[in-house]
Amino acid sequence: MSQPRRFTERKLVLASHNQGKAAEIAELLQPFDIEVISAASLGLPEPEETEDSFIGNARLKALAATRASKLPALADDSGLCVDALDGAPGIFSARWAGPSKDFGHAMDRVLKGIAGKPRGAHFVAALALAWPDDHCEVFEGKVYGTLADAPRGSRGFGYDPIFIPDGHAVTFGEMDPAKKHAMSHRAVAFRMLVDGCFG
Ligand SMILES: O=c1nc[nH]c2c1ncn2[C@H]1C[C@H](O)[C@@H](COP(=O)(O)OP(=O)(O)OP(=O)(O)O)O1
Ligand SMILES: [Mg+2]
Repeated sequence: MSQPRRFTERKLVLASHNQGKAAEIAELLQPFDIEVISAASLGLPEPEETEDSFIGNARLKALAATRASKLPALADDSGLCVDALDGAPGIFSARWAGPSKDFGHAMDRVLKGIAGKPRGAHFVAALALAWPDDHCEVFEGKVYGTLADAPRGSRGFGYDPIFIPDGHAVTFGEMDPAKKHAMSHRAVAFRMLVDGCFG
């Protein structure tokens, strides 16, 4: 396999319309001397996520943003995969919350769906970095855990209040954000991106 392309530019577009996620990625990018431009500030549209994998959708979002902005673009496609639901909501994690982004409802649907069943789950994040010539590098990270009986904590975003990472007693919603950022699916994918493209 060939080596990933190095990122030697000074600027990139953060191709996410999710505030919580964009804040986490901006924080992960903090140690690098990169000007981060939000998709919202450029008025970029939110592409329809038509692929059937995290990697496919991450690629699609990064390529849409780099084509529209003519700048390198970083996109994230992520979600919660629940063992007892055969991997659902998976790539449909955002869609389970509906247009009003009601994650209380989405978490309730997950917890009702696994009542009396095993509580294993994992988060997946695919990070795609694309350049204006359509070259794209993608990295995928995971974190394993179990689901709480009810949502706990108001930190983080999305499904964080029901996810307890293995080896810990608190949910991502209760955890110090710096601790989540050191161990999350997104942090794992980001370390691979740094090793591959920023090293
Ligand atoms: O660390 C996380 N903690 C809690 N929940 C999470 C996390 N990571 C992904 N998730 C859930 C919620 C999110 O809404 C969905 C991703 O869906 P996904 O399509 O990748 O993102 P999105 O539609 O919210 O924003 P965008 O596509 O513009 O980046 O999975
Ligand atoms: Mg999305």
